[in-house]
Amino acid sequence: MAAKIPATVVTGFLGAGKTTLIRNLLQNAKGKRIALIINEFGDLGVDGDILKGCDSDVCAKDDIVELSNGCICCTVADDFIPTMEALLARDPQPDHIVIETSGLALPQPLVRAFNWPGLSTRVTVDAVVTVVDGVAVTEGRFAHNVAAVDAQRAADDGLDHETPLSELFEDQIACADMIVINKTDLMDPKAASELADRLKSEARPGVQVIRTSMGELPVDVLLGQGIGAESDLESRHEVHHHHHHDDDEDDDHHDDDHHDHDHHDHGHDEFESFIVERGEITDPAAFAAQVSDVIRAHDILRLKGFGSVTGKPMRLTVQAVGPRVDHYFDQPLGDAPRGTRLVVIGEAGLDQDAIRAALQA
Ligand SMILES: Nc1nc2c(ncn2[C@@H]2O[C@H](COP(=O)(O)OP(=O)(O)OP(=O)(O)O)[C@@H](O)[C@H]2O)c(=O)[nH]1
Repeated sequence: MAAKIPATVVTGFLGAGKTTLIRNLLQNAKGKRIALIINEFGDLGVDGDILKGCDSDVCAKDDIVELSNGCICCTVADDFIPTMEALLARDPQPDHIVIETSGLALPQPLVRAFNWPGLSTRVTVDAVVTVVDGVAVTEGRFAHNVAAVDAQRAADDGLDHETPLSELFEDQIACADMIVINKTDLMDPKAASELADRLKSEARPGVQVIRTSMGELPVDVLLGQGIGAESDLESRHEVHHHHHHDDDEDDDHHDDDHHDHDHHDHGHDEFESFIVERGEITDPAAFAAQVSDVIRAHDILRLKGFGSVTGKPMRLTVQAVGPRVDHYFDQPLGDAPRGTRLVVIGEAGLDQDAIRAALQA
């Protein structure tokens, strides 16, 4: 019987650098046939477009599958399993499968899906790689008060008083086989090394913590870890609690169906996303400053999209994580309509009308 095809799960909070890391991987994975499954929160397909735009024959458009019917960990049976089966039915089969989860996904239900009868004999989870935004974490954007959270945890096993952000972050750390602290170019080296120590102590024993910028890691470091995470789920405890009364995360961890229902729509009502359209941009730098002001005023977590700039033939990509806004021309617009489309993601309760007006100004 043929060896199982390895699959790497790339997880990490919104904007941590998953797409950047995967693009780097695809550009350097010469000769390996890599199939990619991407799942994005917010409906714009930005990540898929960015990856398809990378002009390398190893990332042919055919090898990229976008799952857009909601969060991958909540639609495992409906979307993920059939997609995997279709990939496995291809001839030739991929050498390796890379799955980019949405920034709000819990990795555990996805890893658990590899134990389903149709998949377990044919694929294995090579490793769960958790990408961390080193800047955001050191600035405390996920656990506003780490010490207070720790004290609460010591006093009380029910973690319901944590923010959805910190819960997700903990789940993503708890499931990791490798933690990549990204964006070290924006960090003081001492802060980066302290964060590495802290995450090592929070992760399962033996988990590698690697520092990088722009997700630049050698392909051999990322792929071929051979962990088989699906047979080691017990150690990847789930801390995420959501707010329905009938669930009990601490009961039988062996019951796959039960757990997949438990995670249905986990905490997604705590986040929201919407799309803002506007006309052409006249001055990219001024627009970036405007976006940054809007983000600060409304506590937006992530904003990204594409636009056109008056008189310019290239597409402008706008990407913001917290208050940091990147903008760059990435590819010719060609016949695409001119104008701007942005997806805005934040915790529930965003003032959509005010944000829309401020971005359209
Ligand atoms: N300075 C700096 N910027 C980075 C680094 N890695 C990624 N970025 C930027 O951060 C932004 C988000 O990066 P992505 O790779 O799209 O992050 P992601 O985790 O895929 O984001 P979502 O899919 O929205 O969750 C982009 O503007 C990247 O260019 C890094 O190491 N340093």
